[in-house]
Amino acid sequence: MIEISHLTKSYGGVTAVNDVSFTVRPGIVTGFLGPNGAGKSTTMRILMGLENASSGHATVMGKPIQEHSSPLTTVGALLDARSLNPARKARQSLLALADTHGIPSSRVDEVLALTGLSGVADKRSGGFSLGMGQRLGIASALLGDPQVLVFDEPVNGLDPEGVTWVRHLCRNLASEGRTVLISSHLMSEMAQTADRIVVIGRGHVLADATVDEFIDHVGDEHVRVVADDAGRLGESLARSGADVRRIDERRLQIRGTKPALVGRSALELGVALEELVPVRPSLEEAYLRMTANEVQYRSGQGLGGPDLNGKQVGPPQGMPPQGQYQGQPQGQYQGQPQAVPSGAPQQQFQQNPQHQAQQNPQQQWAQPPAPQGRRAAEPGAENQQGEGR
Ligand SMILES: Nc1ncnc2c1ncn2[C@@H]1O[C@H](COP(=O)(O)OP(=O)(O)OP(=O)(O)O)[C@@H](O)[C@H]1O
Repeated sequence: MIEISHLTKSYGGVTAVNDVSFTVRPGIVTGFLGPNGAGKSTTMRILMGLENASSGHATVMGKPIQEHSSPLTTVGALLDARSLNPARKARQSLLALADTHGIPSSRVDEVLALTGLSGVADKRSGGFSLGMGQRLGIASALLGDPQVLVFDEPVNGLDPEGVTWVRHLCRNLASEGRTVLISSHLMSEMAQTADRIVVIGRGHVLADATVDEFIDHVGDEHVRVVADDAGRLGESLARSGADVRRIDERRLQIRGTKPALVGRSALELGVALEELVPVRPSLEEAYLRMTANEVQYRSGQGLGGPDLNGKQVGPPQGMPPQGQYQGQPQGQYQGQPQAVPSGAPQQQFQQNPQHQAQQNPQQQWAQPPAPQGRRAAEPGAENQQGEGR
């Protein structure tokens, strides 16, 4: 179990971590997500006793790491793969670590085999590729067979086979009842690896929930319809409380209702459907929606630019252009197909602050304070409308 309680860390004028609290439970994999500079590594470094907190606490199995008599057998961490002496051979580094922590040397060969490094065990780690260095860092984290694992960007530099291996490793460690905290920018990977996620932005916890809860609350789930009489269907659905946007003569986007209800309405109205598609966003899409305004380092213009993996992307789906906020009541029907500038998103979404309220003790949603110099949503403009997708 890891407990982070009201943790704050300031470096001069920079508050890297600001009153962060969350719990990482055993038996599941918890993903730690956030844009560059959000405060993930700082939190992990404080947890591992490599930095002191300005205030608050970070504990492993009930106490700070410094108070454990045998830290390496309590918690294993990969924080910086280059922290091992590059002049030493991989096996030598691990043997030295084992020796100073009272771990039998036979365990060194076990973790070398486990991480696929047996064949290069007698090579200097300074000559290792980034991926091999990551594997060696993971080997040192596993050396003490600890109950708690903390991995900061473990898949960084790994090839696809290595990424899959880390996923299986984390899932296996969790299935043995261990506590696993892992940070990554690879959202598709985190969607497959993590059971819960903690999202942090500019030092604040933005969400603490299961992956499904996160997508349900933050993602822009909707129903896409192509119908021969989209106008009549859209008006009827809006009258029953759905949020309907007419894309063109035949296409609708509908939020706030189920596909089956849309199909039933169409049947009752005698409207023929060509398409009825439930659109559920990915973890990456939901994450980009939540963190679009939390990105500290951004390339390109507006909300477009390289994503966290360096891929060129357009604006996050459903995000309005910055500074453009419009309230949008529920049950609204926008009957006229809208002229959409090319490249501009075409979508309406509602970011309901209630979604970010405490849902249950296990699930936390927070709206961080708007940073200085950035325009906050106007009072009464909580419902944001963007021309999207
Ligand atoms: N030693 C330091 N001195 C000054 N500022 C620091 C120091 N370490 C971190 N920071 C600042 O604290 C903030 C949080 O950094 P941190 O490395 O924790 O973010 P992160 O979420 O791990 O980012 P990334 O995904 O890029 O690794 C950043 O603004 C960073 O510049």
